[in-house]
Amino acid sequence: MSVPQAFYDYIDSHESQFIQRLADAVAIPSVSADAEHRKDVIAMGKYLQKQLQDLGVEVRMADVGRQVVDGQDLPLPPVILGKFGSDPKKKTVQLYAHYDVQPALLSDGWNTDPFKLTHDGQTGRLYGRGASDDKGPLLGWLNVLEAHVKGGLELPVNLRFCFEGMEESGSEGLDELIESEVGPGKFFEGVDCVCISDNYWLNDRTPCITYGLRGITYYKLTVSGPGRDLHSGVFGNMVHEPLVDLVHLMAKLISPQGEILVPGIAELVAPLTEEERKRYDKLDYSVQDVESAVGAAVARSDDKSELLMGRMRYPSLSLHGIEGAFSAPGAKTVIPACVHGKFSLRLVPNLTPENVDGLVIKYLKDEFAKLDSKNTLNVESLHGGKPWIADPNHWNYVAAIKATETIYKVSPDLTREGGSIPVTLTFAETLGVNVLLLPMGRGDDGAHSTNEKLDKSNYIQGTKLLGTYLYEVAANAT
Ligand SMILES: C[C@H](N)C(=O)N[C@@H](Cc1c[nH]cn1)C(=O)O
Ligand SMILES: [Zn+2]
Ligand SMILES: [Zn+2]
Repeated sequence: MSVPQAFYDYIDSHESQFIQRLADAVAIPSVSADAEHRKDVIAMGKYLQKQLQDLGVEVRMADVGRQVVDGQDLPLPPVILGKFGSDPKKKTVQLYAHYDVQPALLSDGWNTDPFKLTHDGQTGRLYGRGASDDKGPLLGWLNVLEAHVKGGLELPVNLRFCFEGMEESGSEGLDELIESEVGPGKFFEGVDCVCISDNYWLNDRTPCITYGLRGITYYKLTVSGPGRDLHSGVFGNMVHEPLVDLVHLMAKLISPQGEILVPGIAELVAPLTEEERKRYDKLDYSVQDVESAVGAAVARSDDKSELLMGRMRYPSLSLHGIEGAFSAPGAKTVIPACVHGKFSLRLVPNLTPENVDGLVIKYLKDEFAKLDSKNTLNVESLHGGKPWIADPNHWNYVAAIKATETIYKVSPDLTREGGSIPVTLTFAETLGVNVLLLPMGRGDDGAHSTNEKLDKSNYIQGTKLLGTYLYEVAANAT
């Protein structure tokens, strides 16, 4: 079945309604990391439930339990499981996306309200938290479905939806749900392949298809000592200061040149072959791309392949922040009594949270002992996920490559992504099918950053790409 022109015409003639759909979704501040916003994440789930039901999807809102965050007992947002079509002659495509977003405050440096979609008519950019990660791509699937249902077109495949509200905070409860729904008569029965749209092109011009992700392991270090915050003029130079200990420890994790200082990690990384290195040389990327995406000339190397390997095939360690330290404007002369340092490691084959956590925790404890401090240290691993790599020669990838060529008239780059989507490996291992990442947005979208955006053309062409991919699955699957 070839793609009907009526599908593309429907998308073009409903552009403004689709942008409004994105605006409605961005307006719900579904920040999973913030207990105060948990009700908004749940509201976002209900909004999607109604949208899907209105389009004829059989929806189940799966309860995945509760979670304790900083002493608060909170409900986890539901995982939305949806079914559309059960024709045994058609392939069944499992779609995954997430409806939660990263935190965003105007005061972080946004030029516009992060939860009000702002269309810059000159550049065609749609600014708002979640526009690219991951509300735009999620709604792309609804747009595709609407074009078929309301346009009177038959979908070439059966669809299964799995939309979660905790991806940015460790995907709590999702693995267990998936594992419990595999088998005869269960939700995932009959799935032939998985498609996830939750990543980005390498640059701002060449589409890509992604066959690998890094894993992650995220830590919280707590240093405490005094029973309360202290006056630095009264107690400075009299007591061991928790923030001094913490800053010393965090500086022991990584060098300014990016070298991970935890012993044993580098030795675990799969060795680079000459053949693999050539793959990075071929990708359409430059130092200029990284510098324009980050907004400054701060690239660590002037060799594009070194930069790409740093993101795709080597681990990285990033320091994220310190909770409990004085951070307001002004000059408060305080010695904070208890501080929490946050950092994470991105994992590549053969690193897993299981074989890395022990190395990190032992190293931090040994380094803390060397400080000879009377404060106490606690190290916690908050969440983790393994790295994932798929077979890019599978028909699922052939379908995505053909669809990209149809929409963008170029061959996509085949990439590995530096970010993490822990459920990817769970789908691959528990369903035993090929998993594909088909991005909608560009490398300069600013996911997780200030002024996140999705180009209108990527939203509209991306919606066409997702739909075209379904037709190519129907044509290429074996
Ligand atoms: C790649 C995906 N769009 C994404 O942003 N994933 C997050 C997942 C995560 C893990 N811990 C917190 N968030 C990421 O890679 O940071
Ligand atoms: Zn994200
Ligand atoms: Zn995402």
